[in-house]
Amino acid sequence: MSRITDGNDSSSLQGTNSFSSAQAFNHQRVANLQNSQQILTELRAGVTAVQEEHNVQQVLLLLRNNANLCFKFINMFQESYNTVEEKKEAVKNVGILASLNPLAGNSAKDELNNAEGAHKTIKGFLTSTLHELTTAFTSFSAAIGSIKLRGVTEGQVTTVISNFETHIRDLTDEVSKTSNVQIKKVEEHEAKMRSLLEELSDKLKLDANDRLEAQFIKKQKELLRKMQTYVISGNLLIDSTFDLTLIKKTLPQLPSSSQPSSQPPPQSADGKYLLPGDQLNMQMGESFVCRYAKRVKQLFDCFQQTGPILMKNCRQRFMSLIGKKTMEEESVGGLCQTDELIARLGELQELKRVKGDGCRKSLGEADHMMIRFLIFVKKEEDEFYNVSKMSGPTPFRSFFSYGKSMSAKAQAVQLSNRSAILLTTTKMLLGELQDDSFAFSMSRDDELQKLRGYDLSRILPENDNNRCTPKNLPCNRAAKYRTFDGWCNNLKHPEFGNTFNELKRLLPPAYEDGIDEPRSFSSSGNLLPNPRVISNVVHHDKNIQDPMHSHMLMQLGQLIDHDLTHSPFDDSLLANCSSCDSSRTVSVNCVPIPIPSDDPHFLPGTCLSFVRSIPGQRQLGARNQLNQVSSFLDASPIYGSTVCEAEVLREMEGGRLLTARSQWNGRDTLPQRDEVDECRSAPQFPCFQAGDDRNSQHPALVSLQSILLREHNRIADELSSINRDWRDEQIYQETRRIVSAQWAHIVYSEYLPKILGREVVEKEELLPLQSGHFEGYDSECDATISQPFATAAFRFGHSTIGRYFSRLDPHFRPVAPDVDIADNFDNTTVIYDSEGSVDSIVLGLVSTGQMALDRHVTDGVRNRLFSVPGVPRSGLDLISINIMRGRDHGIGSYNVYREYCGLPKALSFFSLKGVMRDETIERLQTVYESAEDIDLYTGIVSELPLEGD
Ligand code: HEM
Ligand SMILES: [Ca+2]
Repeated sequence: MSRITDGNDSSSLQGTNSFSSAQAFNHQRVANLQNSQQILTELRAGVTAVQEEHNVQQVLLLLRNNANLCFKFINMFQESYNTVEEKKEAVKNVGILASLNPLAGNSAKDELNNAEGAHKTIKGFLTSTLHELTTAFTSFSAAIGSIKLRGVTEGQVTTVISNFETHIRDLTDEVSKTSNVQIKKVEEHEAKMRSLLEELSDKLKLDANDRLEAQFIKKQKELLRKMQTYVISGNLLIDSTFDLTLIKKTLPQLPSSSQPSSQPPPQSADGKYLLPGDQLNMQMGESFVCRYAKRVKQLFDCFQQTGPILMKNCRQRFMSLIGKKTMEEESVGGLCQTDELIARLGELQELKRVKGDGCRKSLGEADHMMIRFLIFVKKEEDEFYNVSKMSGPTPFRSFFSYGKSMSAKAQAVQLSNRSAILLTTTKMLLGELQDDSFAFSMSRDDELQKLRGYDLSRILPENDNNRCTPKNLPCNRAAKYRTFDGWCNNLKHPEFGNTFNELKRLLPPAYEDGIDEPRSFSSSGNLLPNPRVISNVVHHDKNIQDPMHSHMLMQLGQLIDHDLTHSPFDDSLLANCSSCDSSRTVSVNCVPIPIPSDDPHFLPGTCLSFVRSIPGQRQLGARNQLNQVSSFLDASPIYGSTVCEAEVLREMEGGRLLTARSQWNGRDTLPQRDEVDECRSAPQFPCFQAGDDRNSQHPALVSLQSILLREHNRIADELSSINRDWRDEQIYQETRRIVSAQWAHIVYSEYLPKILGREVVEKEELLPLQSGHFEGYDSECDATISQPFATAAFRFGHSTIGRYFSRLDPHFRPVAPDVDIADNFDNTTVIYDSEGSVDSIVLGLVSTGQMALDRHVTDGVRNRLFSVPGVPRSGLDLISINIMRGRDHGIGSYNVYREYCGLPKALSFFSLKGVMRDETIERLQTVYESAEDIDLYTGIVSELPLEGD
C-alpha cells in the first residue's frame, strides 16, 4: 500500500491511482471497525467463557479462539501503523505533487486527510479496546496457570507459563504506548506468543482425556486406598473355607481410612472416644491410642509365649480388648462370626484414624498383630465349626467326588480371594465413576481397560514367589532341566505359561454386565437356552463308533488336557449349589442348571449343581479364571506343576517316583494317597496320587497315568545302572527330561496328526524334525493356555468317550467284565483286581474303538457323570457343564470365534450348510433363536470334522 514513487510521469500516474485506491482502502478500514466491534463482543464472551469453563479441553479451545481474536486486534495495530506510514508518504507526495500539479496536489491532500482520519478512528478504537485485551490476557494466563497435567513436570509448565506471561506483559506495554516506532515489536511478541501456545499445548498434550484421566486416576487412588483396608481385612479370610460371598458382603460395609465411617466411634460422657467393649478403662485422647498400641503389643507377646494356660489367659484378654467373647463364653451358635471381627477391626481402624496421629508406627505394628491374632481366632473357629458340621448329616457323596477332583490348590485359593476383592473394588470403582460427571466421555470398555492397566504392585505385592513356585531372576540360560511351574521356560518372558497364571483371553470377555456375570441373554435380548436343553436336543447319546481310532486316542487326549489346563472351583460349594435357588441362598458362585419338564433322565423341576470357576485375575477389571497347572506340555500330570507337588511324588532314591505294587500281579501302579474324601473305594481300595489331582477320576485314566509312571522308573533304573556315580537328583531330572520328551514326541508325532490331520500338522510345522533343530522359536509367542481352548475347543474329546472299557489279556481276550464308566467314577476297585487291572485296561484301550468325534456324547458322562451306583439320578451332565462353563468364563459365542478364526460369520442357520449336517442345523434351530447365540462348545462339536489320518 505505502510506496514511494520515483517522481516520473508514469509514477505520478501510479501515484494518483495509488492515492485513490488508498482512499478506498482507508474507507474500508474504517468500515471494518464495525466488524471489529463484533470481534470485541466475541472476545468479551470468550473471556467470560474461559473464566467459567472447568473442562480443560474446552479451556484450550477457547484459549486458542480468543488468542486468535487478540491476534486480529494486533493486526489492526499493524494496520494502524500502516496508516501512519501512509500519512508520511502522503505528506511527502503532497509536496511533490503540489509542485507538479495543483489539482493532483489537492487530491493528494484529500488522501492525506483521509489517511489521517482513518488512522485517528482506528487508533481511537484500539485505545478503547486496550483494556479489554489486557483483561483477556490476564484471564488467559490464569487459565493456563491452572492447567497442571500428568506427564509434565511442574517446572516445565511454570517456565512455559511465565514466558507466556512475560510476553503478554510486554505486549500490553507496547499496546498501551501505541507508539508508531514500538508498534513493530508487537509483531515479534505475537509470533513468540503463537509459538509458545504451540509449545504449551505440545508439552502438556492438552486433550480432554488427559484431564479426565487425571481425575480418574485420582479417584482410582482414592478407591485403591480403600481397597488396601479391604485387602487387609480380606486377608483374614484367606486360608479358610469361607464363602467368597461373605467377602463381597462384608467389604463395602467396612469403614476406610479415606472416608469417615457413617457411624462415629462411641463416645464417653466427656466426649472422648471409647474402645468398643473397653475393658481397660484407659485414659482417653492421644495417649490412649498410644497406650492401646502398647497394650496390643504386650498381649501379643504374651499370646505368643508357649504354654497353653498362659496362651489361653492372654487370648481371653485379647478378645476382651476387641470386645469379643471367648469361645468358652459363647454358645456354639455364636461362633464363626468373622464378619463381626472384621467389623470390629474396622471400628478400631476408624478410631485410630481419628486419634492416631501421635504414634503411627506403633499403631501400624499393633494393627499387624491384631490381624495375626484375628487370623488365629478365625482358624480356631473354623476348625471347631467343621467338627460340629461333620457330626451332622453327610451331604451327597457324588458331589464331593466331583468337587475334590476339580478343587483349587491352596495357592489358587489365595489368589482367588485377592481376585474377588479386586473384582468387588472394580465394581465399586465403576459404580462411583458412573455417578460422576467426569465419566462423560469414557465408555465402560475404556474404563475397564484403564482399570486393568493400573499397576497394583506397590499396594498389592505379588506373593507367589514362594518355595513351591520360586521365581528366580535372571533366568539361568544354561539350566538343563525345565522348572515345574514353567518359570523361565521362555527366557524373555519368564512368566509365560506358568502354573496359577490367568487363562489367556483371545477376545474381550463376553460377560453379561461386561465384568462378571455369566452370559445369559441372546442377541435379541431373550434368555439364552438352558444348557441341559441344548445337551438333550443336540448332544444326546448315539452309538456311533469311530472306525479309525482306538479308545486310547480318547484316553491320551484326556491326559494331554490334564497336562495343559485345570481351572478349578470352590468345591466346598458343590453340595449346596444343586438347589435351584442356591445362587440367592447359598452363594453367587452357584449357577444351578434347571432340569426341563421333558427331561429323559433327571427329575423335572430340580437343578443340576454348577459352581463357577474361581476368579484369578491379578488386576482390577473384568473377572478372569486361572490355570492351576503349567500350560506347557511338560508331563506335569506325572511330575506335578509346582516344586512342592513334585517332591511328594519322589522316592528320593535312584531318581525313582513312588509307586504302589499290586499284591496280585506284582506290577506297579500310582502310589496310594491317604485322604479318603472323594474316593469311593477307600479305605479298602485307596485312590492314588500323581502330578495331577484328577488322576483317580476313572480307572482308564489311572491306568494311563500308571503306564507313564512305570516308564519313568524303567528309565531311571537303566540310567542308574549305567551311571553308577549319579545321585538321586541327577537321575530323577535326567529321567524326567527323557520322559517329558517322549511324551511330547508322542503328542506331536502321533496324537496331533490324528486330531488335526496330516495336512495341517505339516503346514503348521508341528511334526518333530527328522534331523537338525527347530529354528522357528518365537519368544513373543505366549504359551499360556487360552480361554476358548480350555473351556470349549479341547473339550471336543468328551464326544469320543466310550461308555465301556474292555479288559483284555495279552492275546486280546477278555479277562474280566467291561468297566462301565458310569459306575466307576472315583472308584479304583478294578485297579486292585488280580487280572483286570492297569495292564488289561490298557490292552482294552488300544484294541477297541473310541466313539466318533461328533456332537453326540455318551450318557455315561451326559447323565451319569460322578453318579453314585445304585442311586438313581445322582449324576451330573458333563455337556451342560461345558456349555455353562463357557458362559461362566465369559467366552463369546461360536460365531464370535468363527470371525476370530477368519471364517465367515454365520448370519443365519442356513449359512451353516456345508459346515454342519442339515439335521444338526435343524436341531440347533430348535433350541437357539439365532445362529448368533450358539455356544462355542456346541458349535465346535456340531461341525463336520475335517479329514484326519
Ligand atoms: C472319561 C473321560 C473324561 C471324563 C470323565 C472327563 C470329565 C471332565 C470333567 C468332569 C471336567 C470338568 C468340567 C467342568 O467343571 O468344567 C472336564 C474338563 C475338561 N476336559 Fe474332560 N473328561 C474326559 C475326557 C476328556 C478328553 C478325552 C478330553 C480331550 C481330548 C478332555 C478335555 C477336557 C478339558 C480341556 C477340560 C477343561 C479342564 C480345565 O481347564 O479345567 N476330557 N472333563
Ligand atoms: Ca503342563
